[in-house]
Amino acid sequence: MPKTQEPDRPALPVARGTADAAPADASHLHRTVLRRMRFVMAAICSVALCALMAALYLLGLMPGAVAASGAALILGSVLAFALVFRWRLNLRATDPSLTVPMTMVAVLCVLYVMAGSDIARDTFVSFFGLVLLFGVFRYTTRTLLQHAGLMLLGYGVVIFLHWHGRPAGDGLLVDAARWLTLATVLPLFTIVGGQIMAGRRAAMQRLRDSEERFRRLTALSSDWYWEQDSMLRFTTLSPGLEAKAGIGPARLIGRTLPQVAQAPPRTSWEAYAEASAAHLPFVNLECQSNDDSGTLRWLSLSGEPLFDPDGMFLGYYGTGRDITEHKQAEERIHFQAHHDALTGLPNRLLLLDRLEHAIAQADRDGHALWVVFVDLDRFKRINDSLGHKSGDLLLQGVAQRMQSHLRPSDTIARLGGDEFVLVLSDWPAGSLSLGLMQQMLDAVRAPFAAGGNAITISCSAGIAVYPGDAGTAELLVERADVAMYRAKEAGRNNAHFYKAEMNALAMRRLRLESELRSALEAREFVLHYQPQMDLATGRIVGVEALLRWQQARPGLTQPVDFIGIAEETGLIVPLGDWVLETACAQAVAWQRSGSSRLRMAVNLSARQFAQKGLVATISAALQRSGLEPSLLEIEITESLMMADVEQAVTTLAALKGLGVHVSVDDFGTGYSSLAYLKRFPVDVLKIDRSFIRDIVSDASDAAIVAAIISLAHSLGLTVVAEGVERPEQLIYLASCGCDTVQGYMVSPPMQADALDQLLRTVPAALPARIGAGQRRA
Ligand SMILES: Nc1nc2c(ncn2[C@@H]2O[C@H](COP(=O)(O)O[C@H]3[C@@H](O)[C@H](n4cnc5c(=O)[nH]c(N)nc54)O[C@@H]3COP(=O)(O)O)[C@@H](O)[C@H]2O)c(=O)[nH]1
Repeated sequence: MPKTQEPDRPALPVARGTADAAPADASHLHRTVLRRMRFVMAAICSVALCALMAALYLLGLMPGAVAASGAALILGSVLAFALVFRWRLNLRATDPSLTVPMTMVAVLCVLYVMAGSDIARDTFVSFFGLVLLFGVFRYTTRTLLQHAGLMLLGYGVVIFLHWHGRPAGDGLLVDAARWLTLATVLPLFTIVGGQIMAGRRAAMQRLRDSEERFRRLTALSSDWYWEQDSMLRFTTLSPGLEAKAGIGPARLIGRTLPQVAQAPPRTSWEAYAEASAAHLPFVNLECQSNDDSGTLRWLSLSGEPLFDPDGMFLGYYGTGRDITEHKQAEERIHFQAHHDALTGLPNRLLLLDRLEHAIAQADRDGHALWVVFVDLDRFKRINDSLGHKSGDLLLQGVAQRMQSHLRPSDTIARLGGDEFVLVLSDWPAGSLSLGLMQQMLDAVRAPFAAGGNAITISCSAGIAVYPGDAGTAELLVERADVAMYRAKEAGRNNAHFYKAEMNALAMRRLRLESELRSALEAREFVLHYQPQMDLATGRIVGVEALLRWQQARPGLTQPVDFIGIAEETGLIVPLGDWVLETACAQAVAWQRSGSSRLRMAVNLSARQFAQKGLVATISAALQRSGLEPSLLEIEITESLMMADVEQAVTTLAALKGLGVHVSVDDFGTGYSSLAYLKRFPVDVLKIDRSFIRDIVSDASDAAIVAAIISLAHSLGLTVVAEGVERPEQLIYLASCGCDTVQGYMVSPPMQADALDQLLRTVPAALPARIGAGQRRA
């Protein structure tokens, strides 16, 4: 592992203890260092030369004046160059290192000294060589040859001067021989030196290229480079760390990883400590560290151990990466996978996970926990009538209200649609109660402002208690769901505890649901028909089609036992279509067999009524059967119409447009407003049998029935009284002017054949039965 940088090498794109300069600054720094180095080397040579001259003078080999003036010349030129460097004048030259001028000045100085001396030429020749030698580290072959040529020329000048100063001396011949030797050797020497230089420059260039590639790669890559010493302290960090993760190297240099970062939540440094103690490589080690602005960032490091040739551990080197965004995306995905997008509440997956933890905690602490299944009452109707946006706002509001009644340790989850599950754990013993649940339900029931509407919605809740009701998370939720159904059946807007027998009921429901699905295909449904008698004439004027489920076992099932589930599961739609088709076909069949023209009343459920293609379906049934529209009567309950008045008015108007009759079923039992009644395009009011039952004994019922009949007549509607079982009821109804009656007194619902039989005998039979009844009364 490199500890220091070579002085003449371009700086690596790494920081050593301080923040790095930009790459351009690094290369500028590199050149400045080179220039200084050269100047210092030239100055050392010059000082060495002065020292040598002083020694020659002391040994008596050089005249004092020559030595002094030579030394002054050399030191003066070094000083001049120093000033040139100091004021950066060299930067204006094409060769800012000034190697060539310095060499030239050095040669001139030597020539000057030689000109004033007559001994020790070899020494001076050596100086030429020395000067050239330094040049080897800088010059090309060509420049070396030029300088060698200049030197030889200078030497030639010296010989010439000596020739004239001291002619005919032996020394001149020796000088000439030396000159010739130099003239032969120097070119060779310079060529070799130039080659060495060229090789060295090429090697340097390759190194620079490689480092430049490394620098570019690290600049492009999202990774950064790092090195650690044998004590696992950071020694080297590439600029990427600061640029990409906002962490200045000063914070890391000299420190170990655990000193500057922390292990991710719920983990430790154990694995890293083991790998680094064993000098093993590690990959994608994740940790967290604050950046310089204090923001917590995620880092991922991979490292390789570094050993010297003797196998001695030197430290680690490796790469690092800022994975904060990746981690944040991962967290977002994790959140989305575990939470409901609309409310931000935990979803089923997270609920079950939390519930399992709560169960484990309850086991440890020995306390109970509640799982509460909450379902909004009639949410679908609100969603369909006010739109999904209002429905969404409502769900968010409900979630907030429930949450405000919980403790921070509780969980509230949304399973989808209008279903929520609460996990109440860690409540003080005895503090959980049904009253508390009711308080929460009441809070939910306060009006909401959603999309400009004030909406009121209630909810039903089922409670399963751990450990009494179930031992696993799944089963607890299931049982709370069963209890919630019980709460719905018991009239909604209340909370019920799970009881073991509910499970049997729920199982029955499940079985029923799957049996219902196959019953349609197996043609197990039949229609029974109940006659409606005109009170004035005693004639059968219509029938109501009533659905029955005929199975081999248990036999005939009444609609009250399966219509609700068919409605919940949506099966009522195909089932209702079948009823419509069959009833219309039967009415036409009776007409064709010679029976009178009976009006056929068919019940519509809420789901059917909300179907977009309802009018088209009825029209198609009429066309296929050939039934006259006025002979079809659609029965819609009063509460169904009041659920969404505007929608009901539109649909009823469309039905009226077809020419069919519309009757209001169970009239008097709902929240109907008389003001609304005149807006509905209906033909018939069917008084609910709960008013008829005590009509003779209860003065209020009698008054209500009389008022309904009078009101209906004043609105131009006809009245059918349901559930007429006794003659005295019939007599009272007749006295109030009721138009039509339906009930066991006239006939119970019966199969088509039986009714056909009855119709053939009725003109005589019915008035006789009624007459007998009247007599009994
Ligand atoms: N959406 C659909 N709903 C349907 C269909 N077929 C029936 N129903 C609805 O089921 C409810 C129960 O119907 P059912 O058990 O057939 O009871 C009807 C009569 O048997 C009963 N009735 C008639 N006369 C008397 C009587 O004198 N006493 C007495 N205790 N009961 C009597 O009343 C039911 C008819 O009521 P209504 O529909 O309100 O006129 C019932 O609500 C049906 O609407 C179907 O095809 N689709």
